[in-house]
Order: sequence, then C-alpha cells, then structure tokens
Amino acid sequence: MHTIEVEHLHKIFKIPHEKRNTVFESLVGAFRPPQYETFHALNDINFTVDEGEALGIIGENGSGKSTLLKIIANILRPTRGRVEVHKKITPFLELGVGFQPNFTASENVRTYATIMGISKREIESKLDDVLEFAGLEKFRDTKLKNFSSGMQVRLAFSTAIQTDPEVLLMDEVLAVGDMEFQQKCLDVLNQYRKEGVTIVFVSHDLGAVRRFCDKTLLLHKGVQVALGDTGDVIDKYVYGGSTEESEEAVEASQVPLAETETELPEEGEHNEANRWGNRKVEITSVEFYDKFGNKNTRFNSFDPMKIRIYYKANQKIADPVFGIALYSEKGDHLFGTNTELKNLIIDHIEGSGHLDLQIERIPMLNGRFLLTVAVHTRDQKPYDWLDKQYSFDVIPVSRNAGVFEVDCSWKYELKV
Ligand SMILES: Nc1ncnc2c1ncn2[C@@H]1O[C@H](COP(=O)(O)OP(=O)(O)OP(=O)(O)O)[C@@H](O)[C@H]1O
Repeated sequence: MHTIEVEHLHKIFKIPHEKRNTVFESLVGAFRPPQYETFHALNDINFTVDEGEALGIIGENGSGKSTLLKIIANILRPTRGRVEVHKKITPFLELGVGFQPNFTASENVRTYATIMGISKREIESKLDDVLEFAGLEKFRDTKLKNFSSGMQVRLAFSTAIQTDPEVLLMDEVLAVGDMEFQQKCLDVLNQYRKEGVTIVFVSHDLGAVRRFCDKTLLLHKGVQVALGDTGDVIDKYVYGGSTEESEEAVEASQVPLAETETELPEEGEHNEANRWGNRKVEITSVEFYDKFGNKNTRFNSFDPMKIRIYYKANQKIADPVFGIALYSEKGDHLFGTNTELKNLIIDHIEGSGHLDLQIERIPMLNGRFLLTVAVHTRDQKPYDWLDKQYSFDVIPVSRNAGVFEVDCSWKYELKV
C-alpha cells in the first residue's frame, strides 16, 4: 500500500464576484443570490508516494503547490477526487504558528511542542538539543519578540522535527535560514527518509529539490505537467520552453526597465538612471537562448547559453563596440567583456541587425543574475547603455557552494 495516494484530485475555489460597498448596494444585493466566479486551482492531479520516499512539488508562483499540500494535510477539502494518507501527518506548513512573542525561547518550545503532540516530559529531555540544533542556546531566556524571523523559523523547525514524524509535509520551510542551517535540516530529513519517513517537499529552491527528492511533480496553472525522476522534471521546468508563462517571462525580460518604469529619454539626453547614451545606435532588445535553441530566462548551471543583442543604427556608425557586464542580484560586478576585447572588429553598422555572444558553459552555480548591455565608441562614449536591465536565473546542478564553479580536484596520497 502507498503511504499517500492522490487520485483525480480537483480543487475549485469560489471567489465572490461582486463587492458591496455601500448600504444601498448591500440592501439591493441582499435580494439577489450571491454571484461567484470559480477558479480551478488544481485540475486532475494523480500521484502516489511510498514509505521513505521524498516527493518534490515545483512550479511557478500560483501553480497550486500550497493548495495541494494543504489538501494532503487535510486543511482544505478537495472539490473532487480522492486523497488518502495512511500514516500520521506532521505538517510543517506554517511553522511557528502559536509562538508567543512575550514568551522566552524555551517557553515557546514547550508550548509549541505540546501543540505538536509531544509530551511535556519528552520535551524537557530534548530542550537542550532543540536549542542547540537551532543555534540558539545563548538565547534560551530571550523573549521571542527580540528574535529575527530566521531565528524563529529555526526554533520552530528544531522543535517540529522532534515529533517522531511518519509523513512530513513541508512548504518552503528551508527558504528562511542560512546555508549551514539548510544543510543541517536536509541532513535530518535524509536521516528521516532512511528511517522510512515519507516526505512531501514544496520548494522554489530547485537545488534542494534536486539534492533531496526521489521524484518530483511539476505543476503549471493547476495542471500536472510532469511527474517522475527529479532531474528530468527539473530539466522540463527549466527548458520546458513553450509554456505561456515562460514566454511571458521571456518577454518581460526583454522589455528594458527604462521603458516600463521610467520615461525614455529624449534623443541626445544623457545620464538617466538606468539608460544613457546619445542613441545614434539603440539596443532594441536582448534575448537569451538555451541549449535547445529556445528563448529562455532559466538555465541549468554549466549549460551553454547564447545572448542575442538586437540594435538599430540610426545613421552609419563606424567601428562600434558592443559589450556586456554581468552582475549578481545584489549588484556585484562579476564579469564584463566587449567585442573589442574579444578582437571582433565591426567595420560599420547601419539600420537594424543583431549580434550574438555565445557562452559555452555557464560557470555560475545558482541564483538570479543581471546583465548590462551597451554599445559605445572605442573610447567608451555610449551610444546606448542599458544598465542591469536584463536578468536570467541559473538553476544549480551541483552542491558546491558560492557563486562560481572552479575547476578543481582533490588528491590524497596515503603515506606508508
Ligand atoms: N482560498 C483561496 N481562494 C481563492 N483562490 C485561492 C485560494 N487559495 C489559493 N488560491 C489561488 O489558487 C492558486 C494557487 O495558489 P497556491 O498558493 O496553491 O499556489 P503556489 O503554487 O503555492 O504559489 P506560490 O509559489 O506563490 O506559493 C492561486 O492563483 C491562488 O490565488
């Protein structure tokens, strides 16, 4: 028998259609039946999870992941279909619910543990371990209101894992907390899995899903797009390509912020916050292409990527230089190059065209990266300079830490 069985599951939300703001509207409305709009949040979902198995659930924002988890946790009812869980569920959905800001850390652990069904005697014997795991031994008598949200989640997680779980449902719980704490949590979860605990793991952190989940379910607008081997399903998510949403994301990434958020400068105007130059040549669009030749804004680490820069030269321009600069999301400058540095001499341009920068292997490990694209004269006078206007995401495939992969290997020689 499977531990979790989900069969032809549908969830339809009813959203009240009309808002009654005034007394008159309420009086008139009282005689009319309320009007509802329906929203199909989950549409025919089918899967099973076995003992000791970890299922990942991934998908865009609003694709139905949390709704699915809440139905499995019995917090929401399905509209149609069957959901059966044959073991005791420990939901880590809203960690820390019930925490009291005026209680100290240890008082909160005691109360929270009671809510989670742990006996008082048991928690007294485990209190030190809980605080140590959370890295909060020094704060045992500090009131919770003085804790950061990360400290609170660490405390809640550390308490909740004491419950001797059989089925763990987790929604983004690892999102708060530093890398070290995340790794500690994953180690505990791995141990649980070895002991036969079944885990359902909703996360935007595809690296954690890749490391941890045996199989993964991909949702898109409430529909089950893929279910199977985690690596294959994440690749489908990253390179699935032609889903409407990724098209939208691609389009959004091509609209320079300068056009969407600030007015474009008049011809010849300089020094605008995110875009400047005399516009004798304009960058009209920038596109990213993945290894399948599809437009994309998500790439697996170590995969190839092509950046295509479209321009329009409003007059004949001799010897233009095109360049890019790469930044972390926080704005750290990571890399920059241009056609001149790479010995590409462009004699002249006129009218519209494009040029490509081929990256053979994305060296970044994980995260969102910002790109500046510019066209300028050889002595750096900008025709058009779009500062950090484009972005793309890198999905991790390795467990190495940091920003970049460094080619390296360990050697150890046994001394006899
Ligand atoms: N109680 C509700 N009433 C109406 N609509 C709801 C309700 N709960 C969720 N929804 C809608 O259902 C859809 C799925 O939401 P859900 O929170 O499950 O998505 P998600 O994949 O977990 O998103 P995220 O990654 O942003 O957390 C969303 O469009 C959301 O607005």
